[in-house]
Amino acid sequence: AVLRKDDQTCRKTKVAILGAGVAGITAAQSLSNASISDFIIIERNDYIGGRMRNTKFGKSPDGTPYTVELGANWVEGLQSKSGNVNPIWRLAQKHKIKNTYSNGSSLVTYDQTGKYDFMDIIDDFDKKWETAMEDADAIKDENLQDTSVRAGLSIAGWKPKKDMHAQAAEWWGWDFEMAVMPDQSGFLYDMSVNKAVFEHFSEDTNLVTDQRGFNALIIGEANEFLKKNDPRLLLKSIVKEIKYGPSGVKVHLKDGDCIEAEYAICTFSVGVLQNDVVKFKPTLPRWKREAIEQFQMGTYTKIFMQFNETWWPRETQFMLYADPIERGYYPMFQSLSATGFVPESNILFGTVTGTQAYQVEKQTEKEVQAEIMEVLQAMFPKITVPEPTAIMYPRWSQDEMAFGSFSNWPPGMTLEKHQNLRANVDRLWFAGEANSAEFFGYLQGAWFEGKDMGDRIAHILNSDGAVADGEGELMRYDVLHGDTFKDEYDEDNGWSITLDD
Ligand SMILES: Cc1cc2nc3c(=O)[nH]c(=O)nc-3n(C[C@H](O)[C@H](O)[C@H](O)COP(=O)(O)OP(=O)(O)OC[C@H]3O[C@@H](n4cnc5c(N)ncnc54)[C@H](O)[C@@H]3O)c2cc1C
Repeated sequence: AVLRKDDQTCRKTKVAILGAGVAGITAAQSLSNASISDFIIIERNDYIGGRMRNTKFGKSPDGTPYTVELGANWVEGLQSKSGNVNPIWRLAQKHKIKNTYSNGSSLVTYDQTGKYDFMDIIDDFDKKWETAMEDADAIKDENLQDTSVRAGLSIAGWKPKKDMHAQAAEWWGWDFEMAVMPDQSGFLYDMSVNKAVFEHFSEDTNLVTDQRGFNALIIGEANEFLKKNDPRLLLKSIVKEIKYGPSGVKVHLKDGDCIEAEYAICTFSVGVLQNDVVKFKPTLPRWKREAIEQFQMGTYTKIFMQFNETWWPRETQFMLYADPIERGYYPMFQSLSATGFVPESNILFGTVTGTQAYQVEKQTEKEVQAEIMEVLQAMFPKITVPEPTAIMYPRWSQDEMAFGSFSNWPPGMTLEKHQNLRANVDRLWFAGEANSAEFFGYLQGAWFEGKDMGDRIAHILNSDGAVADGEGELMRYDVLHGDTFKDEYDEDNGWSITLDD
C-alpha cells in the first residue's frame, strides 16, 4: 500500500461524486448537461447502480443462470393522468427495461392450516388506511402535532391486537412497502410518501425482470456521458476519509490515493453515514449528525429459491402467510413463474423485513431453508413440498455499501430536521434517496436529489464567482427547538418537581 502523507499530491477535479448509484450518476449527468465535464465518480463496487443490484441465480432450461434483483425491483408509481411522470418510469421505457404490472389483487392468503381466506381483514385495513390518510393530511394542513403510524392507524380504528391474521394484513399493508413497523414510522411523512408515490404518479407498480438487470437503465444513462473505460469513473475505490472546508474537499481512498475537489457530493446511504465507516474531518457539525442519527434504515430481504417445478399456484402473484406465533415470520412468497414475469423459471421468492430480516442474516442458508420448508408445508398441506435446488439471499444490514436497504422517516423527525440531512456543510454536499423529503426510500428519491444537487453545483460553477456567497446553497437549521416553552414546565402542566440545578 502507498503511504499516505498529508502533503501528498492528489488528483484534482472540480466535483468529486461519491457513489455511483442512481443519485451519483444523476448528479454527474446534471453536471455534464451543464457542460461541466471535470468530475470524478468514486465507487466501492465494481459496477454502476448501487442498490440497484442484481446477481445470477439458478439455472434456466438452457443451463444459463437467471438474473435476479437483490435490491430495487419495482418501478413504484408510473405516471398520472395529469402528466406527472416518475423519472424512473421514463428511464425504464427509454432503456426498454422489461417489466410487468404487479397486481396486488392477485393475492391468496394462508395460515398454519393451509389456505385461509382473511381478505375481509385486509379490506378492513385498507378502509382504516383511507381514514388515516385523511388524518395525516389534516396534521399537515392544520399544523397539528405529528405522531407514529401506529398511533395514527389506531385512531383511525385499526387495532390488530393479538389477531395474527390482522397482524399479517398489517404487514402486507405497511411493512412490505416500508420495511419497518408502523410503530417506528412517522405518521405525517410516511403517509405522505405513500401519497407522493402512488397518487402524484400512479397507483401502479411494475416488477422488473429484465435479464440485463434493472440497473441497465442507469448504466444506459451513464453511457451517454461516460466513455468506455472513462478515467472519471473510479470503480473498486473505497472512500475512507473526507476532509472538507469552505474552499474545497479532499477525499482519501482506502488504497492510499486521494482526490482534491472544489466541491464534493456524498451520496452514501444513511446507513453508511451512521456506521462511521467514513471519517469526516472536521467531525460533521452537530445539526448534521443529529439528522443523520435520527433518520433510519429499514431492512428488506428477498430470499430466492429455485425448484425443479412450479408446484405452487402458478398465476398467483402474492401469497401471504399469517404465522400463528410470530408477526412477519416468512409472511410473503412471490411467484416469478407467473405469466409475464419469468415463466418456467420455477423461482419463488420470499420477503422478510425488520427483525425477521436481521434474523435470517444471522442464520445460514440451510437453516433458513429448513424454516421456510416448514412454513410452505403448512401453507400447502395437501402436497409434499419439494426441497429447493438453490437458495440465496443478500445480507443488506451488514453490507458495508449500504448498511440496510432503504431509509424511512421515524416519528419525531420534522421537515426542518430532515432538511439538515440534505444541507451542505461548506463545500461538502449530500444527495441520495434519504434526502428526498417526498420520495425517500425510492429510486425516484435518489434521482431527484442527485439531479437537484448536480444542478445547484453546476449553477455555482458556471457563474464564475458571480453568485453571492451562499447562493444556491441549501437551507439549514443550526438549532431546532422543541414546542414546549421553558415556562410551561409548571404545575399546570403536571410538572411539579424541579430537575434543574
Ligand atoms: C432490497 C431493496 C429493495 C428495494 N426496492 C425498491 C423498489 O422496488 N423500488 C424503488 O423505487 N426503490 C427500491 N429500493 C430503494 C432503491 O434501491 C434506493 O432508493 C436507491 O437505489 C438509492 O440510490 P442512491 O444513489 O441514493 O444510493 P446507493 O444506490 O446506495 O448509492 C450510493 C453508492 O455509494 C457507494 N458507497 C458507499 N460507501 C462507499 C465508500 N465508502 N466508498 C465508495 N463508495 C461507497 C455504494 O456502493 C453505492 O453504490 C430498494 C432497495 C433495496 C436495498
